[in-house]
Amino acid sequence: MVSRAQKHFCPQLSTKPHSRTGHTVFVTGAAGFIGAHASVALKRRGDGVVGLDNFNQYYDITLKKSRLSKLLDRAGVFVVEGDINDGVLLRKLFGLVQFTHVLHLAAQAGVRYAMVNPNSYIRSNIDGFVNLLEVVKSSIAQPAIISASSSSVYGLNSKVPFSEKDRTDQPASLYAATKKAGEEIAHAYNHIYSLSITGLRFFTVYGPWGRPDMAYFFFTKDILNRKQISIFEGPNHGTIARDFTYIDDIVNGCLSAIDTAKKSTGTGGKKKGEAQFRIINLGNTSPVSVHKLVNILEKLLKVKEKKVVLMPRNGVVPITHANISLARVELGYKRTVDLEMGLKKFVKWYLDYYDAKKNSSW
Ligand SMILES: NC(=O)c1ccc[n+]([C@@H]2O[C@H](COP(=O)([O-])OP(=O)(O)OC[C@H]3O[C@@H](n4cnc5c(N)ncnc54)[C@H](O)[C@@H]3O)[C@@H](O)[C@H]2O)c1
Ligand SMILES: O=C(O)[C@H]1O[C@H](OP(=O)(O)OP(=O)(O)OC[C@H]2O[C@@H](n3ccc(=O)[nH]c3=O)[C@H](O)[C@@H]2O)[C@H](O)[C@@H](O)[C@H]1O
Repeated sequence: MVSRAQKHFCPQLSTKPHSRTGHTVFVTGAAGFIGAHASVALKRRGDGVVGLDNFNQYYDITLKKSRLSKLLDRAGVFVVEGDINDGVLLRKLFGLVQFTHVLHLAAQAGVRYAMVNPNSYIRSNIDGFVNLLEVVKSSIAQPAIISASSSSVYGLNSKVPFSEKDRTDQPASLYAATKKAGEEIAHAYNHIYSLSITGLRFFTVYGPWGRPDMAYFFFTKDILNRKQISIFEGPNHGTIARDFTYIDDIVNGCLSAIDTAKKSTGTGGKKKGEAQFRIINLGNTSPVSVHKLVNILEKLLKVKEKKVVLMPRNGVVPITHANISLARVELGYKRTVDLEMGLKKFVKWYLDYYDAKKNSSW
């Protein structure tokens, strides 16, 4: 039963968000790049969805607000403004709605910002994650958790392609260290409390409504403004390459992970059993050098003058390359969009978005 106090809190939130599939998903980081796309895809196929985001200032907040008004509101996704560290808020939400799944995407992302503001990584990626797990553990329904990890956990491992069994104990950044810590913390909650948990290691995700702190996004801005671009060199002046993965493929992987997640076995006072724990790569299996990324963008933007400088960079992982065999078997995952096609879609969105903003038609 919903108490008067609970009704007062979040009046727009339905206690039974409409679900045609039997899934009711709590999406953290819903106003973020991946969270907005995933929430809309879940809602479109008939899942009940409630989002949460703290709308922090890590990057342009107007972009997060635009994702809210242009994607989430239009699809009918209700987003609560709040923090995963706010246990009182989370307990209220989990008391109001019986979630079947949590898609946990809220995090302090970005590899380089960890050298500027290390504590923000601890706060969101470790403290916030533990707080969320505590609430899930104590909730009646104990929803299955699908949580975002990162290709960065492979760190200094140089054996490619990266498979889930490879070593991940040599992170090259604090961001990677907190993502790896998240996987280990998830394992402990699975082991002790029989929570069902899937960790998805995403590989450099790009696409429309993307993150302005990522290279493909600010390179586009800099190329258009004829500004100089710095391409980092790897160890011994080597080339750096990334397994750039298109947003739609990542979203499909998240949805399949929800569909194949097993129930937590600690539920409802029953005897605890062995709950599911999985770690799965979601990548493109086709690494492309950063030089090639810049060349494709220049071609699409029709800007010829290249103004590139090479810059040595400590701690940069030379290459990422996903082995996606496990994702194929567990999730039926396949990558469908190559980098040229995906960047074409991104550039079209970028030009439309900033054009519309310039003309104040948004
Ligand atoms: N985009 C990529 O290339 C990539 C690659 C690997 C892993 N990941 C992971 O995927 C997830 C989503 O990444 P993204 O690219 O969409 O990033 P994003 O920054 O766009 O989205 C994260 C969202 O979480 C919110 N958030 C951050 N801390 C919060 C907190 N304490 N409480 C509530 N909300 C909070 C932010 O406001 C943001 O909207 C993250 O966990 C990230 O580490 C992303
Ligand atoms: O898969 C992940 O797990 C991660 O993906 C993403 O990290 P990265 O792969 O580092 O992406 P991104 O910053 O776009 O740099 C791309 C390339 O451009 C190079 N790079 C970058 C900046 C620059 O000025 N010059 C340059 O050469 C740089 O050396 C790199 O080779 C997410 O941000 C992160 O949240 C994380 O989850």
